Amino acid sequence: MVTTPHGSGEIELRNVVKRFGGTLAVNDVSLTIPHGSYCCLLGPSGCGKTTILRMIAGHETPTSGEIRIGGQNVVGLPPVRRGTALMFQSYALFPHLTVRDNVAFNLKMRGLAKEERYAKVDRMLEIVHMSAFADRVPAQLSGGQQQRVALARALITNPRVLLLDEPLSALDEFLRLRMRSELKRLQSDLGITFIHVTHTQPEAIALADLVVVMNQGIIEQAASARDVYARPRSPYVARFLGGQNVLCGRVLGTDGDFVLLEGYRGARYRMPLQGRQVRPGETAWCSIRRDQIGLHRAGAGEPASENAVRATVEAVEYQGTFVKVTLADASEEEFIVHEPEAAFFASPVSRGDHAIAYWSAEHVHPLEPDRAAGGAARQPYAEAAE
Ligand SMILES: Nc1ncnc2c1ncn2[C@@H]1O[C@H](COP(=O)(O)OP(=O)(O)OP(=O)(O)O)[C@@H](O)[C@H]1O
Repeated sequence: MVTTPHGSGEIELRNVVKRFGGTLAVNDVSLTIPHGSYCCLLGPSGCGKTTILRMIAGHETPTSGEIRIGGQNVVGLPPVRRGTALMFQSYALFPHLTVRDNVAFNLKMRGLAKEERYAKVDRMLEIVHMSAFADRVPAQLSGGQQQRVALARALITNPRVLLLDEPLSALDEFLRLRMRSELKRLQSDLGITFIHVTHTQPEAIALADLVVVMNQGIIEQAASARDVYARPRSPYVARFLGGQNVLCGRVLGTDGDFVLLEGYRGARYRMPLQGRQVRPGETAWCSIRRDQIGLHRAGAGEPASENAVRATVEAVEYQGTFVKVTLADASEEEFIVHEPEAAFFASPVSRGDHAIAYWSAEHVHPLEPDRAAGGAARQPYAEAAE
């Protein structure tokens, strides 16, 4: 660790709105990011992630709402007085300066004497494993090395919050995985708050203590990696995080702790009620993990009356430890089964084969409707519900 950062790096957004002319980029977002946590803002292009990052950094001003860092409202404060540092996607290194001078640049701007500057820079270059490259210029470095320099340059000002905009997107697959673990190591060594913008689900899952899933300027879910993956809040989150099949149906009624739904082509689904109130006729959503679905081969007879659908195999992809079987005609949307390798090869199926997909009601996860207006959750049963 170089020096102790100043103050708490807890970030709090309170009802933050950002408009660019007619575009509502951030729509009434409230969020608390605990001090010292690794937070990933995850979502597709245009959902408002970068705008949130830039507002925290002080490069954009919210149209309304408050941004607090360590309890202090920072709206109106210039970037240098916020205790944040922003690392750009492009790294933005000065091409004519050496690694050492690139990293020292901000300290020079702050008037630190040369000796003190270089002492701090050399310690920082050790932390990012770049001491051996101190006298090179950026053109003499690989993409991963340039990124380490950009990181060192951001961290040298001793921020309480490091803001990273798609930091791994310019790297090839091998380097991306390596730098991913480097970022995690740095964050836990330094103990400061990292906020990392990404549109890549595995990156967010691997890194974050807090994953914030965004859609059209709104937060769909903010929770631990395990929660957003295994317990998505809405159809949008389930689809975006992947690994799930999303089903939708019309509520027929309840049966003890379960809800009965009528779905695609009259299929019956049973899902846990989990304390929620449902009304007959309304549309309800649920998800089932791809690895919690069984597959009966052709000739297996009629599907069971609930949580089983007849389908046709559309594609088979070998994935090493499991086989990904894509089914057609199982539901309104993509329906995928991950079958363990041994089970699949004990009785393989191929494209065009008939099969029955089935699952247990205990593995059905109820979903809330999407928050974003006109979100991904279509309502095919809305008319029937009236
Ligand atoms: N300076 C600007 N002027 C006008 N519109 C803007 C400006 N910056 C962002 N927007 C708009 O605001 C919305 C959110 O943009 P933002 O860059 O925050 O999205 P993002 O989720 O970070 O996307 P990406 O992953 O592509 O960077 C988009 O519709 C974008 O076009």
